Amino acid sequence: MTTADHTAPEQPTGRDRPVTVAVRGLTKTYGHGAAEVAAVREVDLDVHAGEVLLVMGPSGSGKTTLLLMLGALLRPTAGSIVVTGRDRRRVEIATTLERELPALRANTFGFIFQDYALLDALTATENIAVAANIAGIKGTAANRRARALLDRVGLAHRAAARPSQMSGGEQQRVSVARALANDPPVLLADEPTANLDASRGRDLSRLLRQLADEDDRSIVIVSHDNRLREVADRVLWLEDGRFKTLAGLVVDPVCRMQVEPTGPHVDWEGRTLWFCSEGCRTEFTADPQRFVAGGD
Ligand SMILES: Nc1ncnc2c1ncn2[C@@H]1O[C@H](COP(=O)(O)OP(=O)(O)OP(=O)(O)O)[C@@H](O)[C@H]1O
Repeated sequence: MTTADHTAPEQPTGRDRPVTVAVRGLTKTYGHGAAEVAAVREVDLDVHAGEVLLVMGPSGSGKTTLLLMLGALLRPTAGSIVVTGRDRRRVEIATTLERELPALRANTFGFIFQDYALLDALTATENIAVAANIAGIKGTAANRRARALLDRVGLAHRAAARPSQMSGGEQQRVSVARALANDPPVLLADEPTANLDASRGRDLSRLLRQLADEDDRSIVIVSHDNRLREVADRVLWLEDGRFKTLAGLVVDPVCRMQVEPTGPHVDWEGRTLWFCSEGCRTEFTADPQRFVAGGD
C-alpha cells in the first residue's frame, strides 16, 4: 500500500470554499513512560465550508481522539486547531483558556453521538430547547427554535414524544436537531449511524449531506460505516494516528472496512479476498454467499 506522511492526502472535493477548520501538527499522547500511547501524531487537515469529511480507520487508530480535539473536548499535546466562526472570527482552540471553552463550544460546534445522548425525562422538543438555552436562546424562542429544527429533520409530528418512545432513527434525528440548536458552523459526528439499520443509516447520511449543502456547514464524521462514503466529499484513512492514502486498500467483504492486502485472506472463486481480522475471515468462510452476493 502507498503510505503518506502525516498530512491528509489531498483529494479533489469539487469545492472551492473557505477553510472552516485548519489543523496543523495536531498530536495527542496519552499516559507517560512505558504506558505512553501516541493516539494522534502530527496531523495536518483543512476542512472547508459545506464539506462533508469522513474519517475512517481501524479500531484504536485515533479517530475519536481526533474528533474530541477538533470539538475542544480534549486538549492536544501539541499542534494547533484554528476554527473560523460564522462571524468570520478565527479562534485557536488549543490555546483557548479552559474557562472560555464552554462558550467556544456553544458557539462553534454541534455534536452527534453514536448513542444519541438524549435525556429521557424530556420530550424531543425539550431536549433541543435545552441545547438552545445553552446557546443563549431563552424562553419561548428556544421552544420555537426546537420545533423549527424538528420540522427540518422531518419529526414535527414527534415533538411531544420522549426518546424511549422513539425508534433509533428518530432519536438520532432529534440529536441532529439538537446539534443544530446553536446554528454551528461545524458539526462533529462520532459513529452517527452505528446503531441504525441499513435504510435508517442511509436516511441519516443524506440528512447530514443536506445540512452541509443548505447551510454551508462543515461536517466531520468518524465512522466505520461505508454507507457514509456516498455522501462524503472526502474520505480520509487514519491509521496509527496518521492519515494514509487510500490507494492500495481493499474492502473487507464482511465488515466492509478498508484494509491493507497483507493480513488474513482466502482464495475464493479465483480471487483473493482480504479481511481486517481472523474473526471476519472465519465469518466469511462459514457462509461466503452471504457476503459476496448482494453486498453494498
Ligand atoms: N483516555 C485514554 N487514556 C489512554 N489511552 C487512550 C485513551 N483514549 C484512547 N486511548 C488510546 O488511544 C488510541 C486511540 O484511541 P481512539 O479511541 O481515539 O481510537 P478510535 O480510532 O476512535 O477507535 P474505535 O474505532 O475503536 O472507537 C488507542 O490506542 C486507545 O487505546
